[in-house]
Amino acid sequence: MTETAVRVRDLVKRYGGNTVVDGLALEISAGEVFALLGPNGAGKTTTVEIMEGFRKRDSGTVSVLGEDPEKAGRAWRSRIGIVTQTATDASELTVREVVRHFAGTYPRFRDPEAVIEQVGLAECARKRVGRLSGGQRRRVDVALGVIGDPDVLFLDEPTTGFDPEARVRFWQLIRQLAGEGITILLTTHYLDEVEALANRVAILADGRIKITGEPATLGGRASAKAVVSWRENGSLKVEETATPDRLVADLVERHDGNVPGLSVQRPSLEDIYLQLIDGSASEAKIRKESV
Ligand SMILES: Nc1ncnc2c1ncn2[C@@H]1O[C@H](COP(=O)(O)OP(=O)(O)OP(=O)(O)O)[C@@H](O)[C@H]1O
Repeated sequence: MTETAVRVRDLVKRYGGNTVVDGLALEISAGEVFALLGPNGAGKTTTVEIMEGFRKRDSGTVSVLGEDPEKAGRAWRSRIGIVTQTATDASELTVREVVRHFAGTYPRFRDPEAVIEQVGLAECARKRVGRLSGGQRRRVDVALGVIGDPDVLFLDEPTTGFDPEARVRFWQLIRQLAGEGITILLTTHYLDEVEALANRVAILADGRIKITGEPATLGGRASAKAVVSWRENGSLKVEETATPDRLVADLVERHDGNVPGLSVQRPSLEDIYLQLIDGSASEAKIRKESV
């Protein structure tokens, strides 16, 4: 049986009279990379901070590694790694000094030199953190997130502001950590990041989970009708079909193995995401209008 690392039921959080998390439920298995996706203000950070024990909920149950984060003590905290949206301070200390210092605050920790190497900062180990680029400083954040050898790692929008190459390198690092068995909860606005990293994704809007599933099959993507297009007699042909394999096989035969401009498209994760977000925006509008 797979162990559950995070379990949230009926979670509600209000700020003043404003309900920002509204009956949220989710479950993350040990060793999973789970992505939480949603528009600005959907309640992602609030939810994650409740799981981290940094915010109090109004109602519902939350269990992370078998304990309630609101009540859990230091031993539990040392098993949790956190990379928040706000980067490490522009410290006067060097990368090596900061990582070693944080290692000393945990009962169990990873080898600081190995962690510095793993996050790709070996060449910057003697640089002051304040002199690093934004992307390099984010790597320091991740180093500090994993130095205590956590069982669960929370990553809140970890690659915001990265250039494309830095993102791809960062993804390799996350895959490596996932390969070591760390359970990872990732919030992000990047759909390609979800496809590259997550075993499962949940879309959050208006404080609720709208859908959960594997990125490749979310919302019936994999079995939805496909749009097949190709060029024939100088014009573009487009056909929507539930059996694209058959149509492509026919086309290949008809065109002697070479179909000009052939393309097969199924709904992207972005299509599914936008459909759900638009749907919930209209729902909210209807609710507001009917009040
Ligand atoms: N301390 C607070 N006091 C009052 N309202 C807050 C507080 N923190 C967050 N909110 C509000 O709660 C809602 C959810 O915010 P939250 O930061 O959880 O969203 P998010 O999904 O993480 O957004 P983003 O993608 O922009 O980071 C927003 O409307 C926000 O303005």
